[in-house]
Amino acid sequence: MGEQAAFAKMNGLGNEIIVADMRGRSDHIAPAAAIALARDPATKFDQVMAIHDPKTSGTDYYVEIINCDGTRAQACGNGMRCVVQALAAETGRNRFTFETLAGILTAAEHENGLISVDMGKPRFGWQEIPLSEEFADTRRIELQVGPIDAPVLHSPSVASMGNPHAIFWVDRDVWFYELEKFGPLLEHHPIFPERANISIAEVTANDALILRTWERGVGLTRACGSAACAAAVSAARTGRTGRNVTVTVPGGPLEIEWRDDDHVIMTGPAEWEFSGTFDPVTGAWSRDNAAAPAKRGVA
Ligand SMILES: N[C@H](CCC[C@H](N)C(=O)O)C(=O)O
Repeated sequence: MGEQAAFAKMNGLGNEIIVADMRGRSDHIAPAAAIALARDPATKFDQVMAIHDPKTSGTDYYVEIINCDGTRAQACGNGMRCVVQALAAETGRNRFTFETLAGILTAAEHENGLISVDMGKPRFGWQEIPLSEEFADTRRIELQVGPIDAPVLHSPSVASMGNPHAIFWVDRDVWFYELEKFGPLLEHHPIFPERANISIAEVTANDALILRTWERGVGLTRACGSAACAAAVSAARTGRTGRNVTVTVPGGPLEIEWRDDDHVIMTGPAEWEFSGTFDPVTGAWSRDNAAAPAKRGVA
C-alpha cells in the first residue's frame, strides 16, 4: 500500500485524463496502479498526467505521462491543458513551465478559459520519429493498408512531437475508414520501432482539417492533441494547408499555430469532472465531494 495521492479526473475534448498530484513524493505511479485505474469504468482514462516536483531548474514541475496500457509517453497535448487548468485553479497563476520526456514546454491559461501549450518543435528526421529504416522524405513514406493494387490508405506523412505520429491523408469522410481495425496493425508495424500514433486526416480548407486517431498505448480516442500538432505541421509541409490550422477531432476543435520560430502552439479547452485520492501502488481510489475548482472565463 502507498500513501494516498490526490487526483482529478478531467478531459481535453473528450480525451480522458487523470491528473495525479505526486508533488513532494519520491515514489512514482506503479504500472499496476495505472492499469487498475484504467480498468475501473469510473476512472477509465487514456492518459495519467502525474505532476512531480521539478527535476530541472527554471521549470515548475516534471510531468510523467502514462498511457492506459501502462506505457510511458513523451507528449500529451490534451493532458497538458488539463494539468494547466488544475494548477491555475490551485495557484492562481496562469503561466507555467513544465518538463516532460519530450523536453521543456510552456503553457498559459487565457482569460476566456482556453489554454495554449507550446508543444515545442516538430521533428521530421526518420531517426527522430523514429523509423526502423531510412526515408529521405518523411512527408510521405512507403506504407499502405489493404490490397497492394488498391490500398485503402497509403503514403502517410510522419512526424514527432516528442512522440511518434503517422498521418494518412484521405479525400472523404474520416469516419468511412475502419481505424479500429487497422489502427492496431499500424501502431505495431515494424517500421515503427517505438510503435506510433496513427491518424487519418481530411483537409477541408487551407486552414482546416478533420482528424481521427488510434493512439499508441490506448486505441481510439476522442481527441489527440499531439496528433493534431503532427497533422497540422505535416499538412503545412506537404502544401495542403498554411501554418495556422483548425484541427477538428471527434471531441471538438483545436487551434494549431506553427510559428516562424518552429514552435507549435496548441490552443483548446480542458474540463474538470471530479476529484479524489488514490493509492499509487494498487490503484485503489475514493472520490471526494470537492466542487469544481473556480476557473477563468467561459471557454
Ligand atoms: N498515446 C500517445 C500519448 C498521448 C497523446 C494524446 N493523448 C495527446 O493528447 O497528445 C503516445 O503514446 O504517444
